[in-house]
Amino acid sequence: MATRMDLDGRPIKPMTICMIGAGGFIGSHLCEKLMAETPHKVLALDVYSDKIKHLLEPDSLPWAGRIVFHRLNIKHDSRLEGLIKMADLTINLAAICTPADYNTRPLDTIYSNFIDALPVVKYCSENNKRLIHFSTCEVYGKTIGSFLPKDSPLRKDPAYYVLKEDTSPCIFGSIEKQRWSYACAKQLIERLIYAEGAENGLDFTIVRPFNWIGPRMDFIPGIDGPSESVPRVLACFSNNLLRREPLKLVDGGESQRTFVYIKDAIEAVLLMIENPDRANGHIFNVGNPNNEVTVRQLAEMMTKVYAKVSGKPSLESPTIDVSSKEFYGEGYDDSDKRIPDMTIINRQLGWNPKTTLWDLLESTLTYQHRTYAEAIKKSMVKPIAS
Ligand SMILES: NC(=O)c1ccc[n+]([C@@H]2O[C@H](COP(=O)([O-])OP(=O)(O)OC[C@H]3O[C@@H](n4cnc5c(N)ncnc54)[C@H](O)[C@@H]3O)[C@@H](O)[C@H]2O)c1
Ligand SMILES: O=c1ccn([C@@H]2O[C@H](COP(=O)(O)OP(=O)(O)O[C@H]3OC[C@@H](O)[C@H](O)[C@H]3O)[C@@H](O)[C@H]2O)c(=O)[nH]1
Repeated sequence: MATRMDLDGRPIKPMTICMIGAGGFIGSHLCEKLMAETPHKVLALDVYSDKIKHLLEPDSLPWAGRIVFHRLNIKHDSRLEGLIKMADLTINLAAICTPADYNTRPLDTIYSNFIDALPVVKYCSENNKRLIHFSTCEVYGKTIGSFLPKDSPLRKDPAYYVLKEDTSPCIFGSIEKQRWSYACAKQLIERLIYAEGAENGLDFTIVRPFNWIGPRMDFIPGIDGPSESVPRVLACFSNNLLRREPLKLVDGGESQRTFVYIKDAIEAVLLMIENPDRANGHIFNVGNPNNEVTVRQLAEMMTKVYAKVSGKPSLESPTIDVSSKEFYGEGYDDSDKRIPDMTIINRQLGWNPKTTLWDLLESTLTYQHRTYAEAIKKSMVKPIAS
């Protein structure tokens, strides 16, 4: 492998990375990228390894020995500090991060996103190790514009909705709206990391992903996850399409999101890993401001794309409205609109997303169809009554 150069033309030294939550959606793509394109070593920590099994076995893989899986729960495992000490850099991805959990399991959500991350920050700070911590775009909460009268012309002014790392406020709902338990826990861990940087010199980077989507995201209920659980929207809609059910639009599907392809976003993370001088001390939005849709538009686009990749016509009524109370239960609330400002990541790392929403849905739904269509068909065949 040719020596890799950083953005300032200096050779990059191979490093050891302690990746916590490496078995999840983002972790699996990051491990894949690091194995295929870099000489870095990965200590992969998670409770699950299904999504990175293809990188761990067989022993004959070209990167054998550069990735080692450690099955552990960071809530209670004394090996954590030793693994952080062995590495040059720690990346923390571990979290409960599906909205269906925020209002129904708020304690687990807060513990996972704040309390469980505390030892990671402490060990990095005490041992002078660099930390890349995964936060979320949810820390912005609602836009300022959402509080203006519906007919106010200011709602169209980007100053009232574009989300900037260094100036936008964090606007959450009331405490009984437990949806915000996740965002609030993530905000507090960001503040703690920032304070460790300011008071104790911790070298940190905070990442705020804006709806990264792609293959291996979450699970398909009843196939590779519990049938009663609710994953994030990509997997919910994929599940509906695979089962030929209408896609459920929560509260009319009016909320807006910007979606970025996981492979574009992973490029940004690799730039952070390999350019510490440019990434340390920064908080980065990572998203695609050009891929904005309402959830209703997302449903319509996914329906069209899925008809194309599966070769089956879509349903006559492809969507159905459902109230948030019915779908998520009491205490749900929502972010109205999420457009990331890209100034800081552009300036520091020269990163820009590339993939359009149509293209990323086409490759993702092709993957979903290939991976799940047969299993769904089998699961839907009713056993013959005796
Ligand atoms: N995917 C997105 O668009 C998105 C958006 C915003 C923020 N994020 C953040 O990025 C990070 C990764 O998200 P993801 O989409 O890959 O989610 P994911 O659920 O697929 O991955 C998280 C991984 O962490 C592991 N984990 C959780 N608790 C653990 C523990 N106590 N010990 C060991 N492992 C544990 C899980 O098993 C899982 O494999 C999270 O911090 C999430 O909040 C993701
Ligand atoms: O079947 C569904 C699922 C979801 N939705 C809606 O689709 C939108 C997106 O829902 P997602 O489940 O993808 O989650 P959100 O975008 O609200 O939050 C996510 O944002 C960033 C991360 O921190 C987390 O991964 C998650 O909190 C919401 O408005 C939700 O109400 C539907 O209308 N129907």
